[in-house]
Amino acid sequence: MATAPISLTLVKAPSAFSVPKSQNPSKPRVFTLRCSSATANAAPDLAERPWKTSDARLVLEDGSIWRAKSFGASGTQVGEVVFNTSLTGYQEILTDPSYAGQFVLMTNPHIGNTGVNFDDEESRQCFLGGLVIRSLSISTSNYRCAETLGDYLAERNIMGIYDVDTRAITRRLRQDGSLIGVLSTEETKTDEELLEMSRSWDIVGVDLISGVSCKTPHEWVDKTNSEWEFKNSKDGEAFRVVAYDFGIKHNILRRLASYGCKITVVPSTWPASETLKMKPDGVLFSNGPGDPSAVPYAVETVKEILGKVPVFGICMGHQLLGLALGGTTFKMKFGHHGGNHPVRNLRTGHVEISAQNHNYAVDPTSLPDGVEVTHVNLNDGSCAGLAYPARNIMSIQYHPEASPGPHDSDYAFREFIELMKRVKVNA
Ligand SMILES: NC(=O)CC[C@H](N)C(=O)O
Repeated sequence: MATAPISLTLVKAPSAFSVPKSQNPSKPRVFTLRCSSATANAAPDLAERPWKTSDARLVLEDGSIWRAKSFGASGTQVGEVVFNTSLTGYQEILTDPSYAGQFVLMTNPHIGNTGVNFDDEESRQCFLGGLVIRSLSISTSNYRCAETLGDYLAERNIMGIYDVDTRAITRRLRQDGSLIGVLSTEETKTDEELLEMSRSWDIVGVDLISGVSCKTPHEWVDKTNSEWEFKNSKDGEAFRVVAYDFGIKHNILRRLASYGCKITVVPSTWPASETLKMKPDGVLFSNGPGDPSAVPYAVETVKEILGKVPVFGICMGHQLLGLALGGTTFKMKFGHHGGNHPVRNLRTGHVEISAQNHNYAVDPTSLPDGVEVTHVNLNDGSCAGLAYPARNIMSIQYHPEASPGPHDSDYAFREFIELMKRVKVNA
């Protein structure tokens, strides 16, 4: 039977912006992207429709309910919803361990068109809570493609939803701040139950690092391929680096290896004394999920290492350094997630476009004298980099390894090499 042409009708979307989070309406409100028949008397029998109908809900803690279609795994999952403004690179985003406990909503509406491949994994598994997208590509085409995004998520037991108004949700997150949500494909659960679940869960103060870190130390040798050589000068000398895995992205390790480092990756709980016994030329504190103030054991480790060998902190590593130096961190309204964040390097005056993924930031006014703010995020003026030259410390709040994202900040790895070299020469 021929199917009637359809038109997309946005239902109630404008009013979606007018319910502030603070009102917490007790009565859930439903928003949906509805397919309606263009010719009133030619609506096909529901059972014969060739397209999938809504079978999932995203219930946000502010009482809004977003009807959607599911792909990947089914079930019920709670998490914090954050929006990511990268145009592509969804596989690297899905495998970035820093997204543990979060649902990633992609603002780019068209996702899945290049499938997934064997090369773009940034960690051993997907740790995020789920994926929220506007439109799931109906075809997959790329020379590296090994399988579809839907199959990939299903195999890894990760929930995804599509045909949801990602623009309306993003505007809500921008206006009201990050929101906890529950994704569910279970019809037996009522809206009220899911709302209650979202309101009784929190991500603040939770140690998410221990769930993503490796369990035993291991050597890392894999490098990035020749396309990644950006004419950054390199030494023939190999520096020994201990890399703390708070949820480390593989491309951080690949870039360090490409710069000639001999790397030992250690778990988040690896004692500082053991690290110092290994006599490294430098220590890297990696990115990682969640609230930096919820992992005091990691701050203690950082404190014990500071000043003894050169250190480089990336994202969570930068935040832990800020805390170890006596500063404080705070939760941002909706954080920075995407591959298009302008950062000014205050030492050179250059602006770099950076890849970012964080919800917390270091308060620069809380830091002791001698600590220098080296980078500033130009979107909101937040602290994006620190240095404490007297103690051979450098850190950035964003991602020099990109993956996905622009490569402007790759020079940070070279600066770490130069720092290790200076200290070694003067030892
Ligand atoms: N990418 C990261 O290391 C994230 C750091 C921290 N979990 C935050 O959200 O701010």
